[in-house]
Amino acid sequence: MRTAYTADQIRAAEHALMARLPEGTLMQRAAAGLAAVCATALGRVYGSRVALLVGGGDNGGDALYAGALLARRGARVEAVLAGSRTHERGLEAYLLAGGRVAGVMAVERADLVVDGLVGIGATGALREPYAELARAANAAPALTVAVDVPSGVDASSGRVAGAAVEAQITVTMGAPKTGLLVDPGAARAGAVELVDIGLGPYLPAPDVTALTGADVADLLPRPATESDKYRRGVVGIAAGSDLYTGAAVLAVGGALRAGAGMVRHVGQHAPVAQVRSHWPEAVVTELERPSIDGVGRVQAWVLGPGLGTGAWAHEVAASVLASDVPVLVDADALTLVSRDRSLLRRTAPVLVTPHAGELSRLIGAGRAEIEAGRLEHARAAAAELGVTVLLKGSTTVVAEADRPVRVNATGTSWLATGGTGDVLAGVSGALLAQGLDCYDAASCAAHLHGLAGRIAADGAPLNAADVAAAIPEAIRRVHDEG
Ligand SMILES: NC(=O)C1=CN([C@@H]2O[C@H](COP(=O)(O)OP(=O)(O)OC[C@H]3O[C@@H](n4cnc5c(N)ncnc54)[C@H](O)[C@@H]3O)[C@@H](O)[C@H]2O)[C@@H](O)CC1
Ligand SMILES: Nc1ncnc2c1ncn2[C@@H]1O[C@H](COP(=O)(O)OP(=O)(O)O)[C@@H](O)[C@H]1O
Ligand SMILES: [K+]
Repeated sequence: MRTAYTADQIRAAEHALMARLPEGTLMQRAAAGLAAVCATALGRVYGSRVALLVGGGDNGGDALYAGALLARRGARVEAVLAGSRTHERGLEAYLLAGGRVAGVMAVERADLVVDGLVGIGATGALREPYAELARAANAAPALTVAVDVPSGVDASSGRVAGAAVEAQITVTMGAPKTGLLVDPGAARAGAVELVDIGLGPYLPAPDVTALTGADVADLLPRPATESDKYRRGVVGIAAGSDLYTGAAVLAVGGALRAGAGMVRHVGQHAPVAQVRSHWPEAVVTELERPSIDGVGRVQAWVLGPGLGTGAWAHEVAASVLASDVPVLVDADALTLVSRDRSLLRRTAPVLVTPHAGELSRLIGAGRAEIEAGRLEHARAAAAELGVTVLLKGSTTVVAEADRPVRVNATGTSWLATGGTGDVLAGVSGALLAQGLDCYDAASCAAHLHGLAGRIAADGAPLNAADVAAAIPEAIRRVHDEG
């Protein structure tokens, strides 16, 4: 399990650790780790040009001490001092090692830029001249290494409020910060390298976690010798309409590939006919009236892809949500639920799987605001609606009350194409039917779906059916890791 922490959590742990160590020890450890990563990135330190962007706090101090170490190894290091003050002892050590102070031109001629403007002490958008220096670093040809977090990225949330450094590498001290795992911040961090400064024993329960392949392998059910299709779990899929048939085909495909014992599809005439011809394995029921009464027993329902949003769809949704098994609410069913919240009044679990636009309708926040603050909005929606929320997008976020948010970054932007969300709904539903709770089903499904996207894309466009077809290979890969 990967873990990450807010700035406040890190600060508290640092205070506890610092109380037991001679002053300055942690910064020395941080700077040594930072210099080592810079040296590896440079390949040859002697004769290379390094520019330090130095803010007024300890983040700047880290950069100066690391700059001193690089200068002693023969690098030509130039520091741009951005703050109204500068870390005093760091600057002394830096100048003593042969480092120089320079203007912004240093950034343009550097092989490597070290971003030590701000770290976990930052508040709000970067102010000038920090913002201008961040833009200069982004425009320069040099490799950029961020200290602790890319300046301009909020360490606790991943928010980016204005200019922000786009790093190729982020050297983070003590423990990963939440903002390095969640977009838009994660996209600015590049490869994250952790420097162990001894914080481990002082860290609290994490703010967010991310499953590794091995974690997913541990959670995934495997058929036992005595398994049969019913014991493995039957997933019901209420999807598609005479207008939209493809969504049902894709959701059923995702569910079949993710290990359901059986997939039962219910819907109108056209989607049922499509599902029947695509997937002879699925058991289909054409609904004569908008109700699932009399359709066989299932262990979980997927509700919504392509279902439509009219009166017929509303009745189907009410009927599915009146059942006593977990229900995944996706796509059109999210629209129905946002119009009529009373549909969610039930005792069995609910997993909702919106993208930012759908979440915006559900909780009444703006779409851009949700994209900017994915964590807080997913958390707020989970609390407000009393459900598990899987928020789709460039980093998928799974939130449930009283549990750390799980984030997933296995995906690829090639997944941003029509129908991949329907596949995700099918995969998640199959895992629910196999007995995983909403939180585990959603986070395992997001991991496998992202990985399947990478396998299917392999650097070129994919279509949603390819993603479903790659789910078994994704499952094999997580088992190899486990
Ligand atoms: N506390 C510790 O023991 C350790 C701290 N470390 C480093 O120290 C950093 C935290 O240092 P600080 O608490 O001094 O804080 P920072 O260095 O992150 O930021 C504080 C400074 O930035 C300015 N500032 C804040 N927001 C700004 C904005 N939006 N625009 C422009 N300027 C802004 C403040 O006025 C202040 O001068 C960590 O990120 C890490 O790099 C590491 O050396 C490890 C040990
Ligand atoms: N930029 C991106 N990077 C990674 N994954 C993405 C990105 N954009 C979308 N996705 C993923 O692609 C899928 C799209 O789902 P959705 O928006 O419901 O599309 P549709 O309704 O067409 O199926 C989700 O799993 C989402 O997380
Ligand atoms: K920084």
